[in-house]
Amino acid sequence: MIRIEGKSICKKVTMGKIFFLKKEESIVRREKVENIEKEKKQFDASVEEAREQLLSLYEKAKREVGEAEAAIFEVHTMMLEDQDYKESIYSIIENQQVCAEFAVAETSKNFSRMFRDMNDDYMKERGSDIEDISNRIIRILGGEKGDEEQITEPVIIMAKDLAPSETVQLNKEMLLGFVTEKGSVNSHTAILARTMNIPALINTEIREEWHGEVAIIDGYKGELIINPDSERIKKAYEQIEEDQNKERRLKELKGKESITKSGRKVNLYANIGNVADTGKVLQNDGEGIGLFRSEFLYLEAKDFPTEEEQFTAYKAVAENMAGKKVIIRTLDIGADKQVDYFHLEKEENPALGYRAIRICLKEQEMFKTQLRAILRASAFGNISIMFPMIVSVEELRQAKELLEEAKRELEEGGIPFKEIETGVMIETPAAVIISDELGKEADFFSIGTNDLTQYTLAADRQNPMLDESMNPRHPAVLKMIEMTAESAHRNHIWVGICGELGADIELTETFLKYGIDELSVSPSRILEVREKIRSLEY
Ligand SMILES: C=C(OP(=O)(O)O)C(=O)O
Repeated sequence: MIRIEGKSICKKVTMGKIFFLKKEESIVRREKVENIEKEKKQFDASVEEAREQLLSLYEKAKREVGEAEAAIFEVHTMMLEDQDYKESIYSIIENQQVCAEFAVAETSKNFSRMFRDMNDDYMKERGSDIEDISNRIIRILGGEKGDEEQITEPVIIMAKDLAPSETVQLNKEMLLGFVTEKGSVNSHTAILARTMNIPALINTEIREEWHGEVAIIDGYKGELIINPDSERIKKAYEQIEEDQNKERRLKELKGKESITKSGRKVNLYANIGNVADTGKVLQNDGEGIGLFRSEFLYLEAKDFPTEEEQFTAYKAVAENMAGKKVIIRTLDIGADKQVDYFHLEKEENPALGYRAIRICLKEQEMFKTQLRAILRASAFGNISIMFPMIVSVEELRQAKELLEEAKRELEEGGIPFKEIETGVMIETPAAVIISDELGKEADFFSIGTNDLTQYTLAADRQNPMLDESMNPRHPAVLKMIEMTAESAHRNHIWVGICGELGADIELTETFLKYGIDELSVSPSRILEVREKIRSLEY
């Protein structure tokens, strides 16, 4: 039995086999072949198998994250059928008398270089698609399966690091938990683990030799136990049972109000990153969606999602929530949420850099595409919008002006939409200090305590060395929340918290004292927070 410490993301216990996720590319050797026809036939067969894999990936993605996000697998299928691609591979096999794997790898290199040299962002991105499909074919030819495709039972994923985009693509049904060497407790990967309600450890030693070993993640103690002895297995089962009992107890609160003993009502909403998450919100009886991190639509895609694709996603969320409030935060890309096709320059201090509303106010056509999609979806439910990373009244005015332009464009096209509430995310000290002025021009405030903590305490939320300093309970952060609530109420608008701190039940009473009207938390935390609210006299 080996015991290793890590930083826990979610207080739960799980037990299962480790699956070590390698992310290196496979090495392809240049092997001479005699039988050219056999090699070509093998290539044809691998294309067939790749087509089947892509079809099932398309179905899975459609089920889990929606049609728009699944479309990329259709694009890959079309690329597989491209005649030039096939002819290039055939010709390398014939002329150089080499194995199919090598011919595919060479063609992939040539074609992706050609795409990347093109003077068109869309075409440049096709370079990665070519590499993607070629790697799939090479794996099939070599008899290997893709890392993820090898997972046939629920496992604990072990990896050096997981980017937010990789985490969203993991098959949730096969995921018991994950362990990574890197990461910080405030990163978006950690937030995703909490949304999915799965035990996860970061900053933990990992070893490939542990692949296949049985392990326990103890999210209470922040421990990974490899090859646990019978005593630890017994304890793990007991804790898993206790966790299940707690879940059962909390389930009794479904359908009940989030109201204190003395009758103070709090709107208890949930944070989501994609359409599929609305299922978790409804399962946990969320009263609305307080934060739809719309940038995850961009993270999951291989290219800018179109207005139609975004509209489909926002409409689906609005319809699933059947008239309950859905607050969509406009694109908050940058910092740890990087997307290749944005081609953002590498920055020294990305959290203090070109991100969120700053990008949107520069890339106005891209921003208006999103605004039109949100407005169009508003006709199908109860949608509000909020802008991230606002530091001045001018920024808010510019964003609202672009929203008005988007409305005019829709009106001209005779496309219906509703008038929607427009809110500001309060996540910088600047926004707190000018919250009285912002409050005159916004319909609500939503406090993003994750960023507010990082900017107030000058502590990078991505830096694991600063996990201790990144203390959202710091008196300066609490004071910022109180100031924001006072400004909101002076301006007769409502105020909520959508950062992770909103789920800290040790602070629920304090938030009520400050006058917080809404708490938006990970779907898995809704019932726990409701239990706390209902236990308070306040
Ligand atoms: C909700 C927030 O936004 P995100 O964590 O997505 O940056 C926050 O900063 O508190």
